[in-house]
Amino acid sequence: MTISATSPIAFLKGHGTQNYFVIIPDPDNTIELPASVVATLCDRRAGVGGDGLLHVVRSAAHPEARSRAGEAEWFMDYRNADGSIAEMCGNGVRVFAHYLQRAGLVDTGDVAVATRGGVKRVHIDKEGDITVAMGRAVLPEDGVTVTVGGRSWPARNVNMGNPHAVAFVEDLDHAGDLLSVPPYSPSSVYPDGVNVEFVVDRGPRHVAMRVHERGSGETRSCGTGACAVAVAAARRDGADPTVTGAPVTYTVDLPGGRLVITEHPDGEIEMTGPAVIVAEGHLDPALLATVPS
Ligand SMILES: N[C@@H](CCC[C@H](N)C(=O)O)C(=O)O
Repeated sequence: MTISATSPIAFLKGHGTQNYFVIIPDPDNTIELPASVVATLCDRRAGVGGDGLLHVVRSAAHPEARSRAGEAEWFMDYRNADGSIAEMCGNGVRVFAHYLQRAGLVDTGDVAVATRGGVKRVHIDKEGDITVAMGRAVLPEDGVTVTVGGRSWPARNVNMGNPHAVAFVEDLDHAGDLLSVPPYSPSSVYPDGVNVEFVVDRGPRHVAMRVHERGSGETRSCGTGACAVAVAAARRDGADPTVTGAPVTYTVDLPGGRLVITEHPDGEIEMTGPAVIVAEGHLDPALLATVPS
């Protein structure tokens, strides 16, 4: 079935620290979501509005996740607002797990979610905060420079399953209102594009950031971005839990809220933050009937 079929299609809208998502439950993977349809749904004026879309599919029903079905019943088929595909979304996976639990599709407690960036284990605590085991960061040694509006900064290349360039700046306002378009970054290092974080210090192991998300523009939060920032800040500060054996925690403030990131001695990075469902309804088939696929 295409999403412009005649019967209404259920959707929800949710956010994690104001990184907001259209959620399309589709356990049997029967709904086609070409990039043009995703882009229309994510358009906040012409559609539902979102920084991305969470297509909720059983792993067994999706060719990219079938091999993971024994480990994780559900697959987060994540799309950016422009319809492009990304490996992982940290805020999205919290919202995804919250949706599964709210819908009664999983038990309370721990949930495994398959993503293109591997299976993520998610813990939902009684107060509602959600902790995700995000995996390990990879820090290639490339020297990267990012440029916005004629100013350039050196950046740290961090891969959290998806690519990031983390730049420490003097003032978050230096990028002005220019983060809706991709900052310049070297395509030789990032052939598939990159998420770019601008970071300032707020105190000991406490930073604040803005982000340009690949495929979505400037957003009010990025979970993988916050993890990349915490790891880059730790290395800058001379802290590496995989060497010292002591976990390191950073508080990361974003325009849409706060995330707490801990890197453990085995390299595993845990991210804790909220997840909220704000609405649910049905898409009007007429809305999308004219979207070219
Ligand atoms: N908002 C996300 C990241 C979504 C994917 C990203 N735009 C990409 O293309 O890699 C997060 O919370 O991690």
